[in-house]
Amino acid sequence: MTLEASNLACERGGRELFAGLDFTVGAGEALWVRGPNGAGKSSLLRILCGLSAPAAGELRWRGSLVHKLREDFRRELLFIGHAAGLKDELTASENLGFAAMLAGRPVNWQSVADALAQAGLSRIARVPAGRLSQGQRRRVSLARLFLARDARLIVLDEPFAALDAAAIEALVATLDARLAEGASLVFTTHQPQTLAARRLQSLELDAWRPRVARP
Ligand SMILES: Nc1ncnc2c1ncn2[C@@H]1O[C@H](COP(=O)(O)OP(=O)(O)OP(=O)(O)O)[C@@H](O)[C@H]1O
Repeated sequence: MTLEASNLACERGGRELFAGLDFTVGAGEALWVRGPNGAGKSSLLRILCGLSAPAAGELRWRGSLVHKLREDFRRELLFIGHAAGLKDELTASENLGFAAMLAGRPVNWQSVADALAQAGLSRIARVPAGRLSQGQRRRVSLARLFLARDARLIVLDEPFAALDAAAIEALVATLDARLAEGASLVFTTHQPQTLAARRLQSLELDAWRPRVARP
């Protein structure tokens, strides 16, 4: 199970954000995408998920071009974007359940309740998202990790933002467990982190000279 990028390039608003990106993320491996605001981290993550097309280059998941993959890839992928993506009028539970259903995952309300419990969010399960704090909203969207236990490619944009120390620790433990089970992880964060990935690569987008290195 491998994500392979070769000579990947991205343009936004007529400007080249990066070009010539090459990297491979295998089972149990993690890629930390770094760089200043506006460097193109979120844009790269969207390309990795097949949500937008690269300006050049190729992206393959398990040997097949990502833009040609459909349902199978969606089932193997878990993407949690940097905006919590919650509907204010729906409860935490409804938000979590509907997000999983929209992503094509078969869920039932018991599994949603279990996921919220694992995320330590049972107390707020029936609270409308509009009444939650930023950190609580973040934790509700991250609870999708517990609904997508079988995700093979986990892509997280700023997952640690707005989380308190205990929530960060719990998230790191969850991600380490997924990596140990053989998932591949690509994530961005501006915060130092301590994942125990078998292989953790760091990709620095510095606008013009992207490079991959061990941190
Ligand atoms: N749909 C779009 N149309 C035009 N320009 C865009 C679009 N989306 C993003 N951009 C531009 O692309 C650049 C990179 O944006 P991106 O969100 O990928 O950066 P980032 O590295 O994730 O930044 P941050 O650390 O602030 O989250 C920015 O200059 C942004 O204005």
